Amino acid sequence: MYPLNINMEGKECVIIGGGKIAYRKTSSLISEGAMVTIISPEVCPEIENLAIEGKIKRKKRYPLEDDFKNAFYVIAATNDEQINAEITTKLEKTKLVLNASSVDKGNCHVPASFKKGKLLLTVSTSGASPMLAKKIRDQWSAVYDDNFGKYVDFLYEARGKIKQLNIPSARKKHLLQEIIDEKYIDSMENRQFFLAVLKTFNSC
Ligand SMILES: C[C@@]1(CC(=O)O)C2=NC(=C\c3[nH]c(c(CCC(=O)O)c3CC(=O)O)Cc3[nH]c(c(CC(=O)O)c3CCC(=O)O)/C=C3\N/C(=C\2)[C@@H](CCC(=O)O)[C@]3(C)CC(=O)O)/[C@H]1CCC(=O)O
Ligand SMILES: NC(=O)c1ccc[n+]([C@@H]2O[C@H](COP(=O)([O-])OP(=O)(O)OC[C@H]3O[C@@H](n4cnc5c(N)ncnc54)[C@H](O)[C@@H]3O)[C@@H](O)[C@H]2O)c1
Repeated sequence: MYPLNINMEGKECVIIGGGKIAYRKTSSLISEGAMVTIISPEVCPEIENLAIEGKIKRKKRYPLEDDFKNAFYVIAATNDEQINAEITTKLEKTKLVLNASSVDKGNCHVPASFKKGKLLLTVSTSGASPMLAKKIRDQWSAVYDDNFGKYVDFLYEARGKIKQLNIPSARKKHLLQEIIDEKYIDSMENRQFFLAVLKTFNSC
């Protein structure tokens, strides 16, 4: 498996099945701005609510071939393994396809993930134990706290400024190395001091 972070903003996602797994996958997709359509003769109340609120489209029927035409990403999440396998086999050469009932089918998996500002941590066990992935993610979320999120924001700001400096690239690399030193994680004063020193660079 090749790890890849994908921008889902505005992407057409089709989910077949309307149970709790379809709902979990839908929630994370809509929070990333994806356009989700759920196709299932029956859907759980949570999905029904999302449809009523206009956050997703819902087709209360079995899927038809045409439903997949414009899809960027398809999730087969019915409770019928054979149906999930049929959908997967038909589409996996042309689209991103996740088969929720079989780790060996489809062409992608969703890792457990954790976001803090620009920091995105993901962990996958390749289906060995989704629960372990979740446990590791929860352990990380205790370590990478709000302060760490702010530290990553500092790195973003500092890196942008360093890239624009009119200095040799070896010197830029040295500065990029400098800011990943522990002392910037622990102290906001050190971060501010570094940014203040950077300002003096082009004027020297
Ligand atoms: C990380 C997470 C992300 C997410 O779903 O967003 C995720 N599963 C989560 C939870 C979870 N899944 C399952 C349980 C019950 C315990 C158990 O069975 O172990 C729990 C625990 C719970 O729900 O608490 C059961 C399960 N999962 C899969 C199968 C099918 C199979 O194994 O073949 C079955 C058996 C179904 C059955 O037999 O009925 C398959 C997949 N699940 C994956 C991801 C991918 C592999 C990622 C990896 O291994 O690292 C993969 C391959 C495909 C995919 O779905 O992407 C999410 C964490 C939620 C969170 O972050 O809060
Ligand atoms: N990937 C994961 O993380 C994970 C975790 C747990 C379970 N699962 C698997 O995901 C699948 C779904 O689990 P669930 O708990 O959401 O099931 P569920 O029983 O809650 O929901 C199944 C849904 O599929 C719909 N459905 C059934 N046949 C259909 C068809 N032919 N076309 C369209 N919709 C159809 C039903 O109406 C229902 O809405 C199961 O195979 C389960 O083993 C995956």
